[in-house]
Amino acid sequence: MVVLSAEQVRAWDRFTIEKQPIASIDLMEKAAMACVQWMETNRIVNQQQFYIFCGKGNNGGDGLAIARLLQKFNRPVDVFIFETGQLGSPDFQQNLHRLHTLPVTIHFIQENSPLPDIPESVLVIDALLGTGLNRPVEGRMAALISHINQYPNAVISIDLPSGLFADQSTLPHPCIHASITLSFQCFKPALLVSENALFFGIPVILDIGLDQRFLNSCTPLYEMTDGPLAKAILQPRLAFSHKGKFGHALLLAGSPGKMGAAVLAAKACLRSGAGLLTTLVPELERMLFPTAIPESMSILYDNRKPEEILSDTSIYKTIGIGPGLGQQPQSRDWLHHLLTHFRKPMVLDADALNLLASDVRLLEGIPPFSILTPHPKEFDRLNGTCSNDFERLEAALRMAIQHQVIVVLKGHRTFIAMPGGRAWFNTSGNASMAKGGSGDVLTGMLTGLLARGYAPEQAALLGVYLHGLAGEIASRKLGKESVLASDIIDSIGPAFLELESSN
Ligand SMILES: NC(=O)C1=CN([C@@H]2O[C@H](COP(=O)(O)OP(=O)(O)OC[C@H]3O[C@@H](n4cnc5c(N)ncnc54)[C@H](O)[C@@H]3O)[C@@H](O)[C@H]2O)[C@@H](O)CC1
Ligand SMILES: Nc1ncnc2c1ncn2[C@@H]1O[C@H](COP(=O)(O)OP(=O)(O)O)[C@@H](O)[C@H]1O
Ligand SMILES: [K+]
Repeated sequence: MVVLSAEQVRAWDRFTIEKQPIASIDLMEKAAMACVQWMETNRIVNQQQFYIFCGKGNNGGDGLAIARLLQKFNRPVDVFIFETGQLGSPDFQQNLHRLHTLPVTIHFIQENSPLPDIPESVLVIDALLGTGLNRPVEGRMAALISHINQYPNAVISIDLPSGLFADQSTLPHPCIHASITLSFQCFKPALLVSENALFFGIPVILDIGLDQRFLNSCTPLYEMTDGPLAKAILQPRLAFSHKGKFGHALLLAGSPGKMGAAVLAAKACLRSGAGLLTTLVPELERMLFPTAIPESMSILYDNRKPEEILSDTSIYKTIGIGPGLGQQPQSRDWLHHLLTHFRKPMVLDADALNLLASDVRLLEGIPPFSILTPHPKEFDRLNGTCSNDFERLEAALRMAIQHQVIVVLKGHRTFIAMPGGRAWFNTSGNASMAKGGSGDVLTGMLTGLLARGYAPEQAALLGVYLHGLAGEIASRKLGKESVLASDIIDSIGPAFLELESSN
């Protein structure tokens, strides 16, 4: 699925109207029908009374069409039109006309009229402003939005919560707090970033039949991963293969007191298909590590210089560096040593990124097509502080292009920025994964997939998607509160199986 800007969505509407062709008013009808159908399917039309707040643009036109279509459910519908003193858009006016003969109460919110109380039984439909928003909401409209927000009633926003900019930060301006947002045809970036979660609630994308040919000539702002994309990347494990065919990974992770991170990453690496794994283990931890994961070989390291311990890295297909590593001078020396001597794509996470942040010249030395997996704080340390999520997405893409690396900016909708300038939001995963250790598992998986022979961009897309899917599978069994990082590892196999058998 594509993620488009407000301008691109408007162009898609125009393209459909011209090329299908379809009259603009009929497209609005399709949009309203899709909303009402969704409400019917989800039993929202039962036992409710509706207050529909409408602006005078096409978003308000959607609201008026929805008011008419809701008539078949015999529920009381009140429409509140936010009066601007101007004529509404032609489709707004036509829908207002169509409503006049029906038993819908229409109120006009004038400059000085009191704002309506919203009784408990009311479901609010917000059709004040959509993609036509061209300035922050203020004045009377801001007062109406805060008025609606102060009630605990459920709010369904049409297309976008009113006041939300589709493709730039809305903070600190007023915006409707929707419970559900029914948006049309595709995601807009604003529905994918954490800073807007309170505004859009649960986002639902409804197909309103916009003409698919538009996408042949449109470069989407961003894209979204899904099962078919991940499945298309999967490679079979051939019958006559042997461990040497699936790559030897090296892992530099863990430090005294934080060896759990290394164990998690190591297990996840092998569960993702790597043929062989060697882990660099601090001498102090020589007893624990092999017991925790006998499948990994170990190289013990002490205070000697890294080159005295590991002079030849050429046998390794890739290296994963960072989980639980700590930022002591010894870790810095190892990172420096590996960055200097190993020139194939690697995975850098956690303390490897923190060490890079303290010496950004090291960034220049990262092998091209390496995968960096920062969470937002790690990213800001590396890049400099971003004042909002949109700035961070753009900065991640700039970093990917400038340094020719893949930046996996982790979160609920992990953002995968590619060196060529394309970027994906991931769609799998859930809040069960918001627990220490989940990121270590991702590092291990990405390292395993690179070792296994996947090209770096494919490894990033497949790894992030599978990691989320494994989290979902674990939470189906255990519930979202109780999933541990180890449970995500246990579900990597089932995630592969589920992906392989999906349509
Ligand atoms: N044919 C189409 O183009 C379709 C449009 N659709 C709906 O149309 C919407 C877009 O409609 P419009 O382009 O008319 O735009 P909107 O209805 O979102 O808003 C337009 C009006 O709001 C004013 N406005 C902008 N920012 C404001 C602010 N901060 N405070 C107060 N007023 C402000 C504008 O000056 C304009 O008069 C979509 O979000 C969607 O809901 C759907 O019906 C699908 C088909
Ligand atoms: N609410 C969520 N929804 C989906 N995925 C999540 C959520 N919270 C965390 N994750 C995933 O879990 C991982 C957490 O990584 P990170 O923040 O580095 O934590 P850790 O401390 O476990 O290393 C990331 O891959 C992230 O995408
Ligand atoms: K709206």
